[in-house]
Amino acid sequence: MAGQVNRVAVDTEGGRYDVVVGPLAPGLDALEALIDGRGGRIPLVSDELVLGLHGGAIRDRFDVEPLVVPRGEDGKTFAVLEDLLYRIAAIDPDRSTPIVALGGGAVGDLSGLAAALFKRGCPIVHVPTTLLAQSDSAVGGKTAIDFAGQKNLVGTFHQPSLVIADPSLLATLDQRQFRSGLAEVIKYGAIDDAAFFAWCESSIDALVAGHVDRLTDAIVHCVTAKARTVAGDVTDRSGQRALLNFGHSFAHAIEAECGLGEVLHGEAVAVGMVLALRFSARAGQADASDAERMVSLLGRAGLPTSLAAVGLGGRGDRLLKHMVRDKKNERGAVTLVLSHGIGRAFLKHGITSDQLGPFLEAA
Ligand SMILES: NC(=O)c1ccc[n+]([C@@H]2O[C@H](COP(=O)([O-])OP(=O)(O)OC[C@H]3O[C@@H](n4cnc5c(N)ncnc54)[C@H](O)[C@@H]3O)[C@@H](O)[C@H]2O)c1
Ligand SMILES: O=C(O)C(=O)C[C@@H](O)[C@H](O)[C@H](O)COP(=O)(O)O
Ligand SMILES: [Zn+2]
Repeated sequence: MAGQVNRVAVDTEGGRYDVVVGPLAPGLDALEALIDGRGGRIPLVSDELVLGLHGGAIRDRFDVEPLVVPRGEDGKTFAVLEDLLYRIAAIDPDRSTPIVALGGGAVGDLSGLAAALFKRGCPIVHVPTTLLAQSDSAVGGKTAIDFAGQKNLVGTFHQPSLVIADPSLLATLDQRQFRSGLAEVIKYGAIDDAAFFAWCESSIDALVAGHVDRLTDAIVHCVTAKARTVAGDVTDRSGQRALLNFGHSFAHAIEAECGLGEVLHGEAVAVGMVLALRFSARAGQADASDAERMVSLLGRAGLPTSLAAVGLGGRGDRLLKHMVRDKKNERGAVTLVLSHGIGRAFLKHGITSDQLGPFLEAA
């Protein structure tokens, strides 16, 4: 509920951290407790827009040094990472001083990687400001930059010490970015929670309208689901965490083919989830109606649902060259998250280019 503080505990190999969902002030109290009187300036990584809009509450209360990085995917590069590390080194925080990341998933992924590397690992605190980051990316400890034209090719697992998610910050987000986040929210229903998918269907108009109570409920639900999934497979090895990649093999290929940053991550995930359900139906694993149900919900969320809608109409064949390089792949074959229907995703290894290629060409 809006106005109420929700705390979700995330258990990992390195210990437990809290995701505080609700008004900013209690989250900042938790940050103060974490800092525990440590002297020295705290690096605050953000982009210019977000720092201007939402940096005030943190700057007023803490001794921070703002470190501005480029907006969006442009910030997830080696050059930006190197420059950021130089600027953190100039502040010279000690190893127990947290770096604070204020922004969307791109700022979070970049800052998390910088924190993992600096002095071989210092704490990272995420203050996510997009729906996507509050419901998904700030939790779970995946950090990354893009490399060699591939999404998230270089990164680490580095769990945050604290996540502070205030849904009221989403009011300043532009519609396209906001809707992009809805794709990852809907993903949590598609993976293993048909009841949550149905809740999304009945709540989508309120979510699109930015109703803070409903957004808070959605974020708490997604974070709780992510915490549960990540806890059993923190470093993405057993196949459990891989389910969070539903739609992502297609999505990352779409992002790479269109030019990283051109199509938003959530937009690509939306198309990717439809393709995953259609491929599942073609493989006899799901009913065709599940893909149509997904198309309908994503459409109501204002998200693209076809390759044509992201400028790749008739170009599905080009996605294969990216998909054969996906990080989940093994033994020269493609691994995909497929589905037996809404809420019933599963991991499938050993998919050949002969199976995937004709599907993509026809998509
Ligand atoms: N680590 C993970 O588990 C994980 C999960 C999902 C996605 N990701 C990554 O996250 C990135 C996408 O993140 P994103 O969707 O948050 O977008 P983003 O971080 O790429 O960009 C967000 C944009 O919105 C602006 N913005 C942010 N908050 C705002 C606010 N409150 N008001 C106004 N403008 C605001 C920013 O200036 C920026 O231009 C991708 O790189 C994706 O790969 C990572
Ligand atoms: O946390 C995870 O695990 C996820 O897969 C969440 C995804 O939404 C996210 O886009 C993640 O960054 C993808 O990771 P990658 O390993 O496929 O690069
Ligand atoms: Zn994602």
